[in-house]
Amino acid sequence: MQYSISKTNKVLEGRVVLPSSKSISNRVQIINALSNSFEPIKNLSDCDDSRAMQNILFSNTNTFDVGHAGTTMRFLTAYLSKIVGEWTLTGSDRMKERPIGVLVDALNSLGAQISYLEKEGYPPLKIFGSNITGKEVELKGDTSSQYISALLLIAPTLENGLRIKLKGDVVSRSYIEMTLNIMEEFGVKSEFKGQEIFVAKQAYQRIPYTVEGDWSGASYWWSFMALASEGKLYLDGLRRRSFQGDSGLVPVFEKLGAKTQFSKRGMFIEKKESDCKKLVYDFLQMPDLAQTFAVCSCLKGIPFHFKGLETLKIKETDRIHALITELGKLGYVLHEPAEGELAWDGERKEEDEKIVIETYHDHRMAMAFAPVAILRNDVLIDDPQVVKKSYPEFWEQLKSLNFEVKEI
Ligand SMILES: O=C(O)C1=C[C@@H](OP(=O)(O)O)[C@@H](O)[C@H](O)C1
Ligand SMILES: C=C(OP(=O)(O)O)C(=O)O
Repeated sequence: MQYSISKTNKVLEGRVVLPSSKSISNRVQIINALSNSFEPIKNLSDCDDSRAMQNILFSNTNTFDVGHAGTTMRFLTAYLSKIVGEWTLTGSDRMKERPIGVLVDALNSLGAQISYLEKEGYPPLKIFGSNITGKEVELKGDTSSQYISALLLIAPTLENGLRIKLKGDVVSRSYIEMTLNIMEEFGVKSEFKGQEIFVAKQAYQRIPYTVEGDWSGASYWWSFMALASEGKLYLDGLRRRSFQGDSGLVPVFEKLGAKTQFSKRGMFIEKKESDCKKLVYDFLQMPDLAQTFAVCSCLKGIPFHFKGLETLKIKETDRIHALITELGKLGYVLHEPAEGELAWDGERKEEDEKIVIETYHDHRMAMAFAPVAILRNDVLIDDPQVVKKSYPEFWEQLKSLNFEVKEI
């Protein structure tokens, strides 16, 4: 199935209630499970990744399929390794290509019993849950922060607490900080200094929790606004001071042509002129926004040089390859100046005669390209329902802002 999206004018006005954060939802669900808490989680995300976590935590079988959900896979690997029983944890075909060896090695060195059912270093996993007694672990920080968050979430429940020593560069550090901040909201203290994190054994408090809106999902509305001719949108559900690193998008979009005004419950975003000649930015703390900004910059004709994209090749798809290919269809010639970098110098080529944007089972490909509809109505988005991974209401909300979304 494909969607054709169009709008009769370039004015963007209205209100959007943002989806809740899947990253926060999955952390809070694990914390509640670890502390046997039945306190309510308000505004829990209803996206696929969060539902996968919920279904598995409340299931009474021992074989679980996480689908495409990275955090669900990684957090449950750590969680199940300390729950007595024999568990099988698998996922989609793509999940079987996303590495997990660093986390499995770390857990096994602490006393867990995890083995691979197919390819060494990748899901599916066989987990014999038992008591984990180790108290110190060293692991590489340059592949995915989710391995570190997974260890941190179980850390206060281990007999001896946990000291984590990170080796090498640490990617997506903002997500590690998000984990520690959420743990603190549940009463757990930690120390994060340089390359070392320490969490002593302590109890999570059982508290009701309200999940914040999702800054990553919100980014697409800034992109729409930066491309609109005029407009004002009210975004409901975000906090100004957020644990989500993606809240760092505000000053970057200010450069691209969308300004932000904070209010008590949410914020207004408004169109502003941009005189940006080139966008140079390091996305190491906001990896999920690289697609939003790459598409928006090209459509605005603003050349860019992005760094800090080392993790993009092992996400829902190889996002570097996907961006080069799909923006190529629109006539933008992107290149990779070095590992972890992506650039557009302004070079154009003839665009495809019929443009169908492939989404590669990646929700962010669909949502990052949707703002094209502000400028033209002849671009089709393939497999648009991929958005359910993080933002099930995305297309309906677009319709409520007077976009026509037609199934082809
Ligand atoms: O911990 C999290 O909630 C996430 C961490 C990031 O992954 P990496 O640490 O693998 O970059 C991010 O891309 C993902 O969408 C969510
Ligand atoms: C990378 C993402 O998710 P995950 O790694 O949790 O599958 C994402 O949502 O962009």
